[in-house]
Amino acid sequence: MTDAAAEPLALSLTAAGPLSGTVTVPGDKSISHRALMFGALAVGETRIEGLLEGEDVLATAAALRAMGADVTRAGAGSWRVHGVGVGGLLQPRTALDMGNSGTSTRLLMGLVAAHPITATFIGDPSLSKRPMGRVVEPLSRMGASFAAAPGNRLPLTLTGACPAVPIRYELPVASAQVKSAVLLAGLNTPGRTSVVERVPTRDHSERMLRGFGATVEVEESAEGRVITITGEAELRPQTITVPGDPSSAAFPLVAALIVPGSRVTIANVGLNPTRDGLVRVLRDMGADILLADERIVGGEPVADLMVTAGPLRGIEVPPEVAPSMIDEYPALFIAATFAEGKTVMRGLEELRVKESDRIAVMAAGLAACGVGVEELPDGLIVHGRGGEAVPGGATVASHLDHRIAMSFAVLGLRAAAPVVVDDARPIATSFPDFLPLMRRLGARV
Ligand SMILES: O=C(O)C1=C[C@@H](OP(=O)(O)O)[C@@H](O)[C@H](O)C1
Ligand SMILES: C=C(OP(=O)(O)O)C(=O)O
Repeated sequence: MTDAAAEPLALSLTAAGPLSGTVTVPGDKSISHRALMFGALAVGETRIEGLLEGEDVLATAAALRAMGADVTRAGAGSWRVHGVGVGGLLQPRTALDMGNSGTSTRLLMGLVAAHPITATFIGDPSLSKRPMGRVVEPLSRMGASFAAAPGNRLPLTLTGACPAVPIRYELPVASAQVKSAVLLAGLNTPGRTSVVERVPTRDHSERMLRGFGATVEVEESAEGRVITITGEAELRPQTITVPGDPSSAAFPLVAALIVPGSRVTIANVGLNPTRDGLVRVLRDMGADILLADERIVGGEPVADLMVTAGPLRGIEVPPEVAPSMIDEYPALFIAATFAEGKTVMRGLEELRVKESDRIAVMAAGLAACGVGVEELPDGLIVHGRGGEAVPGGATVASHLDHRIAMSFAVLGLRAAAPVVVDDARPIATSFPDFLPLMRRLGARV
């Protein structure tokens, strides 16, 4: 976890020339959380290769251990989980510290909700501001009970129901975390639990639950996708290879596009169609991104991205793509800064409830660096500078948000005067090797 007592770590990146080389980004965060959780519910040994060893995923591992699973590290990215079986989670003796991680919190709440146990969830100041009502609501309908800080925030104590009651739940927000929380509760609930999503969100839970042997049906209906899990499932242990995280790849990708003369290959990037929005949008903006060696890794489409710097043009980004690149918008805002003309990005209200209010924080930081921006209730308009560097010369607050810290670090690569990120420690939540990787491409730290 980001240690509040330790000193903040200021960071500034610069580029003396083009970026070049081949790098591999760390394992996908969403898939890593799920591999640990489903392994913890299977009886027998699940083997995971390429697990993201970032603080968020380590928080999930620690919580699963506290509830009785045997979770061990066999080597770099190589983990073993001996699960307790669906229904077998034990009551944790102390509060579960979720650190900075919304995914850990909401998905584990789903698991606890259908077990006869009580667990308290705590987190850092960023996570403690984030809305949990969106999972409290459906899980209450399933029979779980809650005591939470005002506004359904952490600290939050959840007592599960056993048996829980199956529901059919229409997602009021496009959220894979809420969808997954309900499906995970449904795993140990007699009968069929359904979630209806109007807009498709990342489908890693559905794919991986099937791989573990659960019955998950997906049907398209007039209301949207209906995902149904048949409860009291038995999960079989799996061997999982985690593909590289497209949300992490976004940073070296945008860096390569905006530093003139750069040619960079980012190997092994997950391109699940519910996650590949950034690549599609950047290509619409004229970005030169080639996909090489397209293949399937661990049941997910993967490719190497070959990126060449070049001009970008501002566009209106269709709001429907938002769920397929929700965590990549801060990086897209940086790319839009160097486009010709304005880029309009809307339908992004969810960005306001991430680790920080990513619309407000990015707008303020970009303005401080001399970029023309217009903040909208649900998005941002960036007035691109064409090929021209930004003035920079500002210190930007990262607000305990890894993606804000990495976005402004990348902006510094094309700034006339340094862009300083006040505290880079949050980067360790999702991308512990960000700085060595950027150095390898030629950035100066
Ligand atoms: O399910 C997941 O693994 C995630 C879903 C998204 O959150 P929401 O479900 O809140 O949109 C995303 O922002 C988060 O980083 C990871
Ligand atoms: C929103 C994010 O993660 P989480 O919700 O798990 O904190 C993120 O990684 O950008």
